[in-house]
Amino acid sequence: MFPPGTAIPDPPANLDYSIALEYDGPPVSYELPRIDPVHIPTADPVSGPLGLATAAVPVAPVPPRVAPVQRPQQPSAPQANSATPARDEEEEYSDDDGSSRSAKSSHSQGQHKAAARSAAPGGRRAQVVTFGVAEDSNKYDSKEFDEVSEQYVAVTRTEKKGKTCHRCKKSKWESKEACIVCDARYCSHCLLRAMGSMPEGRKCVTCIGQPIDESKRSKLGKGSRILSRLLSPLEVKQILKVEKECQANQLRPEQLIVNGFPLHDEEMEDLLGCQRPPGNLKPGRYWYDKESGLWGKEGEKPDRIISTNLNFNGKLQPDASNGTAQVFINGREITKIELRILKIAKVQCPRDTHFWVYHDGGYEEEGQNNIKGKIWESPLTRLACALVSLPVPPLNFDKPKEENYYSSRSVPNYLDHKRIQRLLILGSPGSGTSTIFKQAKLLYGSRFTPEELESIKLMIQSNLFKYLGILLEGREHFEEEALAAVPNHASSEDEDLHQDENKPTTSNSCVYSINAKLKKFSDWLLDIIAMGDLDAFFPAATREYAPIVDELWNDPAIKATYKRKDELHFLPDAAEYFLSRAIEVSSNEYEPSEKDVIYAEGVTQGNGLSFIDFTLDDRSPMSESFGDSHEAYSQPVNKYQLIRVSAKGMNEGCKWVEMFEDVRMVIFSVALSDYDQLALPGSDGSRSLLNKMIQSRDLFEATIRQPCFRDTPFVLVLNKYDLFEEKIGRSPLSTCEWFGDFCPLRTHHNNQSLAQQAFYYVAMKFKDLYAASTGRKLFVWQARARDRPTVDEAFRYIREVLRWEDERDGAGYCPEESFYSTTELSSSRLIAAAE
Ligand SMILES: Nc1nc2c(ncn2[C@@H]2O[C@H](COP(=O)(O)OP(=O)(O)OP(=O)(O)O)[C@@H](O)[C@H]2O)c(=O)[nH]1
Ligand SMILES: [Mg+2]
Repeated sequence: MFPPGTAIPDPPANLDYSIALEYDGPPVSYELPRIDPVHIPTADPVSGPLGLATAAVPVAPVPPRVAPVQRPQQPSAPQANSATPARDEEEEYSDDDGSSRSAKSSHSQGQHKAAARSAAPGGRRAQVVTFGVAEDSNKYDSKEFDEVSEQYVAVTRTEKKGKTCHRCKKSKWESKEACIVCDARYCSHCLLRAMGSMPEGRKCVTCIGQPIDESKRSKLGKGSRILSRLLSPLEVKQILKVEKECQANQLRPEQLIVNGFPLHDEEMEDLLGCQRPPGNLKPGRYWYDKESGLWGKEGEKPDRIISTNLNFNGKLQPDASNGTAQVFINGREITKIELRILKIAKVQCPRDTHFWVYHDGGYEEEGQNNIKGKIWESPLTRLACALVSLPVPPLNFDKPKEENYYSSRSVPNYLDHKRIQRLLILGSPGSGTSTIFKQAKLLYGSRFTPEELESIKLMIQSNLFKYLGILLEGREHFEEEALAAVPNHASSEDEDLHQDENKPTTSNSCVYSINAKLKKFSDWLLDIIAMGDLDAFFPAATREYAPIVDELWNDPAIKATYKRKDELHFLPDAAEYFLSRAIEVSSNEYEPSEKDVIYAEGVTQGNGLSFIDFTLDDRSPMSESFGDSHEAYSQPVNKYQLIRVSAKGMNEGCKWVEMFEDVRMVIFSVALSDYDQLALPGSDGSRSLLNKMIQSRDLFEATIRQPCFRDTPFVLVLNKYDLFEEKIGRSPLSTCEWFGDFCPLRTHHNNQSLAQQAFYYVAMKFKDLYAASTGRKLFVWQARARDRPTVDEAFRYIREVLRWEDERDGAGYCPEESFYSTTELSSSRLIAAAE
């Protein structure tokens, strides 16, 4: 690893390669030079005049797609043999005598082929060439191995991606970092060697200076777990910055064709420097309307309003967006959906009308010189645009250029790295981890900055539109499906609407029934929008919508169907919360309250990983309830870093865990109220629906068994106690098969005491499970994460547990035995007592 800015050292003398990238830009006007392809032997031995001896590059045999990692425990005859030719090659290629090299090379190719045949009779490419790879991992450190693998860097570009490190060929379940040019992936061990000082970001040393793989453009400058593990935050920041900003990684003007012409340098500069440059620009064909500032992909409806009066070479064509509405805006025939919006905006537009539309939405008929109104002025039109994904000019269009706050975010101060205790919070989807995270931020972290609030506001607003959009989209989707599946019902929507919902139905007719309602609802929604009766709309919408959502939520078949789109699982909250306030939320003056921030989905999502640093003030009443308050005053201030991995990130087969080897504690959150809920099945491929509590239990079990958490204490947060308490009376705990033997004492007949007993029982089940698997104690805390003080208490408890752990490690200290810290109490008490 070289410090940033250092010149890249010359590659080893024996490293020679060429790289071909497929060009998919616009056609070029000049003749392309042609070269006969060099034949790189894979399995067949090469001989004759075009063989290796005449090739300009010293070509190495192509290693198997996935180099086998051989473990010493499983020696077998063919493997032992195959290691020998590999050693030969290694020597051959360090040999300076070109001719003998090629001769030997062909020879060893022949050997490979023979070995391949014997090892893989079925015709699969055999694991033959091992390049001396690794009887044990120490081997990877040897210089010898480095040199060997480096030789193959140039010719193994097509190697199977993902699990295998491109350099050491080791196949490990750990995240890899990919080169943004050639997509070679490297493990943490090889990354810095393969990429050097990264003067252009994450590129192999050999790819520096090359244009990036366009499919990776959206990832430029985005955080990298593996880098953060290997380098200091400042170094990471620097690398990500150059990755995003360096010249070699920028889009080239000619990759953008606007109104039929490739851009020139200055045009590109104007575009990127304009008021609202298009986000996520990719190479391709676009259209631009200079008067209104509308911008879109060629053949598609407008995508964004960028800025007016940019001077590009090409002129906007009537068919730029493939419109068929027979109405024209600034010379472009608009699409049907735009026409619909014009109608909602009450713009009179008979066939063949030609309008001029200006950046603020002011419009006039061609040749009339009389502004008739502004298209996007009414909130109704704006809302309708949002629903059909059409752009509207931002109200602050004349304000200075937007800044992306994430990029201007400061890097936390890690100077005090040693004293920071890293806490990892995990849980299955919906267990409340992001709520707890946000509460912690509000409790102990810095407040949200105005920029953060602005971005959260946008997030909440876009959630709102997303929820409404789902209705419309879902409607079309299910309409098609349901009509196909239940033809008889196609004409009897009303009958279906009155079907008894409690009656078990087949999943299709159920889908149909809900779909019919959704369709009705969204038709009605569009009608009202078209009528402009916005005041009546939202209260009524909430009323109409809530029962539909409840139904969706309670019906496993629907849930499964929707889950496939991975969208509807948050609808109940959306309905209750967002719709009732949709008008307020969608207005530009809206400022999210703290409650909004806590309840909103997506605020902590980012790339699946978020963290905050905070300290916990010792002088709080809570700390006294856990023991020695004297000591508390003399303790140094504890710094913590809370890390949250999104449930989505975790679903990828626990790849992430190794990153967190050094965490001080794992906080595992479980939603108590999940005990009677069904969720999508896991990745095991079975189609049946799983109880969510069981799913959480399985995730918990898998997590505690991770070798890297062998010495890490766990705190279980049993969350959503409020919901649990509310429903325990009507929905028995034994609905969940894992809790089948729960028999509460029937001394009280109120929900509180029942919930309390049930909570203890659940806690015990987890404690027993934990003790059986690890032989250790599980610490349990109860929370209602929407209620901030309960989260505060949880963190103070967590801090106490950390202290107990420290002291136990040091001086055999054990905390006072209590329910929360002991495993002595067994769940059998609650079972036996009732019998
Ligand atoms: N009633 C109640 N709702 C809660 C509680 N904790 C969280 N929620 C809500 O439950 C929903 C899911 O909570 P999140 O914090 O987003 O859950 P998560 O663990 O981040 O799950 P994903 O977002 O799916 O990764 C949100 O709408 C929360 O507001 C609680 O204690 N009581
Ligand atoms: Mg969440």
